[in-house]
Amino acid sequence: MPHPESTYAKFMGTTALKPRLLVVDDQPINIQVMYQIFAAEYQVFIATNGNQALNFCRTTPPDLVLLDIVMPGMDGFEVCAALKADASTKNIPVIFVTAHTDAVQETRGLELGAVDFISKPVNPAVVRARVHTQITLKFQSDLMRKLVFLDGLTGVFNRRYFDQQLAIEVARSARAQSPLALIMIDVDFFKRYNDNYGHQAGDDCLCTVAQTLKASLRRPADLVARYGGEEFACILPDTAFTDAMAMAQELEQTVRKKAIAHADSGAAHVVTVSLGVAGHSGQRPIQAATLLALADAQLYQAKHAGRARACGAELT
Ligand SMILES: Nc1nc2c(ncn2[C@@H]2O[C@H](COP(=O)(O)OP(=O)(O)OP(=O)(O)O)[C@@H](O)[C@H]2O)c(=O)[nH]1
Repeated sequence: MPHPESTYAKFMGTTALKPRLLVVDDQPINIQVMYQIFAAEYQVFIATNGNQALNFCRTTPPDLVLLDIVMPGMDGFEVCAALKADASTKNIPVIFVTAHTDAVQETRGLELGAVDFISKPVNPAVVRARVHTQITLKFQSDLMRKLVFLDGLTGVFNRRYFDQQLAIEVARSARAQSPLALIMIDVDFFKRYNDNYGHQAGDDCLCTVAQTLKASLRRPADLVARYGGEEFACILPDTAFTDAMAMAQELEQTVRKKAIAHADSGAAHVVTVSLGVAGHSGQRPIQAATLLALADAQLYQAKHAGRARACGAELT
């Protein structure tokens, strides 16, 4: 059986990070048993009640949750239902681990969206094999989802993924009262570039710009998508407006430094981008459309102020 780390690396195209497992149980002895079974191959995280588990999943989603049913306060069924009801956590597989299995409980758990049921006391080899199977399936479906959401030309996320993620991040920002920033990016005088160098060169230019933007984002939660034509968009969760402005200026410089010749550009002799930044403190709920409209308006300002620059504003 292939090692979960190599499975992860293969499916996600990343360096060999260990898959992330969340164990939710209120009994220290059970936590200890699970830790011993999985610590060598997985990053094991612990939650001792339902609320902790939900917070963990919403802020730093694991690859799989091993969930006890009987816990004080919120029980495992309620936790599973809450995970499946939230767009940001619904794809995390849940395996119930419980001492009291019967057909009624098992059916209820599976109907709530759990992928498997394991009885306590657990057999280490069985639980390891079942978790490994589910992790493999999770990575395969992550990959499928990723392919559906990639832009065919540039390889960055497409508009569909962007819209979905923006809705998720706007909701997360409202819930956590955390800042959120959006950057709209448009290649300057791109029609002239196509006219001058041809459509194929135009395509190559878009790929270079997209990959340059992608490589410049440092945090795992940041994303860049092709918004349409020669326009890109970045979502920067948990990022204050001033930091987003600094990032936009850095993106402008990084694209400029690629030094892609653009003899006919009115802004420089190389390909440049204009950027519109919209910041939100997270102190009150907003609509994704409001943030988009502000970023768009700021992009318009940047174009009219001479292009090859970033303009920004923060929602108050
Ligand atoms: N090569 C190529 N060109 C594209 C693609 N998508 C959009 N374009 C071109 O991008 C150009 C965008 O032109 P405009 O919207 O007039 O903007 P611009 O010339 O960049 O001017 P400003 O945005 O005002 O700086 C159009 O000529 C489109 O045909 C693509 O996938 N490949």
